[in-house]
Amino acid sequence: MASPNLDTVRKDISGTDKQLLELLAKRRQLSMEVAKSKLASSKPVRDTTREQQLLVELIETGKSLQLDAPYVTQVFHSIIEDSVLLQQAYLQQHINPDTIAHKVRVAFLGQQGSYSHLAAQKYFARKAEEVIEHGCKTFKEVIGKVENGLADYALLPIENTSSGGINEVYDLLQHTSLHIVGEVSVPVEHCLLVATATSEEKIKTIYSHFQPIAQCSEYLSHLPEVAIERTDATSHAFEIVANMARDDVAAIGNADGGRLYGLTAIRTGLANQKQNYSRFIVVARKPIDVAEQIPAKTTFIMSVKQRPGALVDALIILKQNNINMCKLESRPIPGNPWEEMFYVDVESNVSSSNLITAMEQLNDITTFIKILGCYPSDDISPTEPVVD
Ligand SMILES: C=C(O[C@@H]1C=C(C(=O)O)C=C[C@H]1O)C(=O)O
Repeated sequence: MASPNLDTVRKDISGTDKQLLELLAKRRQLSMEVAKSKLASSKPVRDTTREQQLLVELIETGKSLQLDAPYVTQVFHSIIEDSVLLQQAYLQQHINPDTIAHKVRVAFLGQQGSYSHLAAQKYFARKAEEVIEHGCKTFKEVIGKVENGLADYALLPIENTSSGGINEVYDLLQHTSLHIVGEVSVPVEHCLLVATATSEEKIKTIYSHFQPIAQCSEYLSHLPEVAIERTDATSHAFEIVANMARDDVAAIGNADGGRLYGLTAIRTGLANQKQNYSRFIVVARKPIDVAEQIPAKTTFIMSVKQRPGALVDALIILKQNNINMCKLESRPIPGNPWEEMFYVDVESNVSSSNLITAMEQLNDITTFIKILGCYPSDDISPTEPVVD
């Protein structure tokens, strides 16, 4: 039997891929129609019962086409996530018409390829056609760009699953007039990146930002002879290693980011936690409204009286109003030794009646309270199909 002609088969694959893209674009259009109907009916964007039915049907159909269930599930989780995010973006633009912009100016730490840059690309993918990037050297500069009107949004990392809360950002939030308008989580896959052919044993100096160094502390503890040099951002480390072009220096950062500087990964998975994620917040000069049909989060800061049980009393108010707290951080208040500012994230919309009541009650028992923002929750956890 004659073997298939490679060029012919590749042509067929390219044609099939184009059809897949056309179908994905058509599905997006249908999803937008659903969004319009939900806007009129006020139904929630997410319908996990419908998603479950859909996945069960798709797995059945997949089987008859020799497509295995994990593959079908993985592909459709990604398609449904896109559809939900698209609908959310549509409803958000509808209730915040002044945020609709063709071009947005975004400030973040580092340059192309930094984790903040990747987070900015992910966050604005469905929200703006063009992102004008303002790479900065410090978090202070990132915030300053928006405060001074030189950028519309700033992206700031707030926590990481390996190294915890990012104190510098929490402290800056205490004093800024900006508001949190969004959040985005990105997988942070740290790699050892080099400019020339070399091996891990030859590396004498590693360049990276303070955060990846902290998140890879276990890996680095096995390399006591290697000098660690801190840089302003991972993209800065890529630049240094690319310019040196030596076989005894390496950078730690994201493989895709490093590739932009001509670097290759010689080792992957360096973070202490296998599931290494960073959550970024997006801040702007004006607060936004969050549509009722979208799961919202609200972040506020408060300080409480110095007396036994003062924090417990505050948290009980959240419980009594049936509000779920998903994060609590404390940071020192500059100038007031041993006093703490608490950062609280709740799964609730700031305009919901229970959060309005809770805020009024908290106002009476706290010494300071300020809402930093209400924004759509980034958590689109995949729906699992129920298989009998
Ligand atoms: C498209 C819809 O909205 C959301 C997205 C879905 C999808 O892309 O298939 C399914 C259910 C909803 O979570 C819908 O409600 O039908």
